Amino acid sequence: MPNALKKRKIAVLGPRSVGKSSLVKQFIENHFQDSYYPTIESTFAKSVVYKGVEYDCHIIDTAGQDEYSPINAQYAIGIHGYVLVYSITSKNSFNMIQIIHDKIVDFCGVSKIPCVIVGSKCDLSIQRQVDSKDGEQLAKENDCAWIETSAKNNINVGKVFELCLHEIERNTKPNQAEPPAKSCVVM
Ligand SMILES: Nc1nc2c(ncn2[C@@H]2O[C@H](COP(=O)(O)OP(=O)(O)OP(=O)(O)O)[C@@H](O)[C@H]2O)c(=O)[nH]1
Repeated sequence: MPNALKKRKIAVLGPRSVGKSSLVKQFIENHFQDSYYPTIESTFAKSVVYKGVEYDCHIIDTAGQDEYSPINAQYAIGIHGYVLVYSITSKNSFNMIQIIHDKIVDFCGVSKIPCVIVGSKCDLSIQRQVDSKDGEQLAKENDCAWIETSAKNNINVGKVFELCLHEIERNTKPNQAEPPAKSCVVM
């Protein structure tokens, strides 16, 4: 029997066209489309039961970032956890992940964020430019989770959000009832 409903806000960030919207849509709506429509921003809600606890998840699908994109305050304030997506078919997108991660950490003024690094489009292994071990290593260096997914073939899609909930809980102090949503100081 699930316990009380806990609200968790998760932001999905990454470079353009890596499959952020496809991942979120597969998770929320159980479908995949081949056509590409650049995202401005969309928020989705889904109730997820993880380890017997029901979470009311709000997932923010964001516009693709490049190295010059500033971190929008909306993606830092009130966010409990992050999903950072690169495509296994693009080394450039992988190289952006550390940059985006560090921008969030700087913006929030924290040393660490609850985060899952996702290597998307793993069905396109013939076009692979990023080794799994490099993804794993990056996650290890940043003390976060890592997984490869295919929104197209629905591989590991639900697992991404379970890992994110796990990372959020892992970053909650034992005597703290609720994890603090990341916030920042107004100067
Ligand atoms: N083969 C394959 N293609 C994918 C997968 N996920 C996404 N795509 C394709 O990649 C393209 C971009 O996907 P989107 O989900 O729109 O990417 P995005 O990261 O949300 O893009 P932005 O809105 O620009 O940030 C689309 O043509 C998708 O069909 C996948 O798992 N496998």
